[in-house]
Amino acid sequence: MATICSTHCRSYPSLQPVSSPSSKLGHVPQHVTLSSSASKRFLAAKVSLKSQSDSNEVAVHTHQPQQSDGAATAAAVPVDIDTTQKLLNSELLSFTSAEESRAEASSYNNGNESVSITVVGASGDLAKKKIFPALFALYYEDCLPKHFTIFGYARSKMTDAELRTMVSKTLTCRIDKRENCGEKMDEFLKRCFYHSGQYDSQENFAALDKKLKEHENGKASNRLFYLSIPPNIFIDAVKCASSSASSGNGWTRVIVEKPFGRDSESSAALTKSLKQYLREDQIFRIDHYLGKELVENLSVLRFSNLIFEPLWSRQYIRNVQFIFSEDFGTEGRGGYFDNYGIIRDIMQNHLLQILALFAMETPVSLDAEDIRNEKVKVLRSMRPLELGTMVIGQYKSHTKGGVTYPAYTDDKTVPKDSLTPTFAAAALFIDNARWDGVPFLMKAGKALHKKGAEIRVQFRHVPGNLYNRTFGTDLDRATNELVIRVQPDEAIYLKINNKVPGLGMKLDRSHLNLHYAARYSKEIPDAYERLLLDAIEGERRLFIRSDELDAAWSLFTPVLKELEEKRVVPEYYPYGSRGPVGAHYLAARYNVRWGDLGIDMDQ
Ligand SMILES: NC(=O)C1=CN([C@@H]2O[C@H](COP(=O)(O)OP(=O)(O)OC[C@H]3O[C@@H](n4cnc5c(N)ncnc54)[C@H](OP(=O)(O)O)[C@@H]3O)[C@@H](O)[C@H]2O)C=CC1
Ligand SMILES: O=C1O[C@H](COP(=O)(O)O)[C@@H](O)[C@H](O)[C@H]1O
Repeated sequence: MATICSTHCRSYPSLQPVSSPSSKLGHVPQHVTLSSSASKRFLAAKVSLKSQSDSNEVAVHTHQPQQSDGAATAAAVPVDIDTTQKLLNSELLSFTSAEESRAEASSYNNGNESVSITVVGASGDLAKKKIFPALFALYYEDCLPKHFTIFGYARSKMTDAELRTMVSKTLTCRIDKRENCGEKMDEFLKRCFYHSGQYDSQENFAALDKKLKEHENGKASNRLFYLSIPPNIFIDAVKCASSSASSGNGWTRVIVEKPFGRDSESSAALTKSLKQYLREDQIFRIDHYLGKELVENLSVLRFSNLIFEPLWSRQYIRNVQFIFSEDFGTEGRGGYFDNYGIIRDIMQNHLLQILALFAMETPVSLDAEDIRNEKVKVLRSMRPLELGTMVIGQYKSHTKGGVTYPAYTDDKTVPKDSLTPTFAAAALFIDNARWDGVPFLMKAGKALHKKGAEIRVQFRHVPGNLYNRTFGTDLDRATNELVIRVQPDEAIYLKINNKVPGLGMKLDRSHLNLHYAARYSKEIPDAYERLLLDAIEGERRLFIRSDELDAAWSLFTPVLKELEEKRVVPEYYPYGSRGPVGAHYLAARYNVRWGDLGIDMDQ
């Protein structure tokens, strides 16, 4: 039976044994403290990694709430390691931030409730490329509720069979379970339907409602609408969906795709219009970078390892870099892109969201509101960007190896005189006690030499370093650097100095390396899978709250206006290059050298 949110498809913060090829039972934590109350949020499920050599037994401590004197009572109960393995995999250790959603999720499987997912704009690029494949992956992993139906909605005329054919072309299977993929795909496609309609037609949405009801078959209905359409028709669709096709006896949620406006004013107007038809808790503003595995891991890395948090401040960190790079241009999306540009497309949302997660104070809990409260504080402590601390660029045509790559303005949907930046670099500052004076550098560009996204944390020089002479003059090369490679080939590595083995004293740069492909055999889920599952479960942690959005726009709106009003000419860089030289000068002003995507690992 399909179960939503079973531990294999969803792991909220829980200490899970690693299913890496090299992982053996004997290597799992051998001293475990379990909470006696699994129903409490983020209860102190503490797992101590104390090894008991040669023992097939672990001590499980039921951790009681603290007594008034602050002492916790703990009773050690020996259990065998198989039991512990099961416990490690069970809900007991899963101190979830989504307790209520889980209760809600389990009710989907008792047979009385249904979930209908309507992809509005089903004929479009995002739906085909990301949404349907993510839904299939969730189905494949048994993560969708028992009674679910998927509807595609768009103006294009299509039959159910045609939608299925279209969708089937984009589906892929998980690498480790290919055997029954075809079967699963057929089962999945049978649950997909299509309804053609206008985005502003109450009548067409009412007809959709009728079809949804037939599929819900008298069960309590929960409805998720994914707005995969251009922003100018968001409000029409929300209005019609909410008044003619929302659930009468369950929840109705709407996932809204970016862009959430183009500046503070248009974003506020969009929020205001959305709130005419929806409550804030029904709106799921998606930023798919928040669903990426390594972005999710950022908080785990920082808050569950003693070694990082004490270093996470201006005292030890010299600068932080957020780098996004694509090795292709705006091919096919020039029409959309020209109205937004790279600053709105990537920096104001994806990179800024990662920055806020990176820099926030420890939240009270992993609850969505607690995390979003901390993120918004970071955003509100930041200085708005200024033209003087930015560089913008646009790619130009370039011929290499007999192939001519187009300029941005060669795109037929882009005006010939467009000044829209396809590259930008900026220095940002957080004026709070933790980060005062630390440059947070962002760089984002299309049509560059490589594809990748990384966070780089460069630490300060070791004061009075005894080995300075051995490093030569370039001390920067010898400082520690933590690299979180978000994509591709996910990895987290720390650059350290060590001695080359031998009788002499020669120093070497090495990496303490968590390379995901080597460590985990399981394929990393696509960001859209995580986010769709969260929306179904009502988990809001990875979606943007309206005050976060306001704060984010306040930082970028003044400089965006200035760029447009002054018609600032971008620095042109060849397609496939490393981007404008200006970005290096900008970094140099803060004594920073940009990290080179992927290069460290190749060394
Ligand atoms: N594609 C991507 O990689 C990403 C997209 N996004 C966002 O997701 C949303 C969807 O993106 P994407 O799929 O690329 O968009 P598309 O341009 O492919 O549009 C989706 C569908 O909307 C309908 N549509 C398009 N233009 C109009 C129009 N002017 N008036 C009415 N209907 C229209 C079309 O369906 P029909 O004609 O059948 O009604 C189309 O198939 C957008 O908000 C985009 O910004 C966000 C991140 C990445
Ligand atoms: O939101 C967007 O993201 C994509 C890049 O996403 P990724 O997951 O493939 O890294 C970008 O190409 C697009 O311009 C932007 O709108």
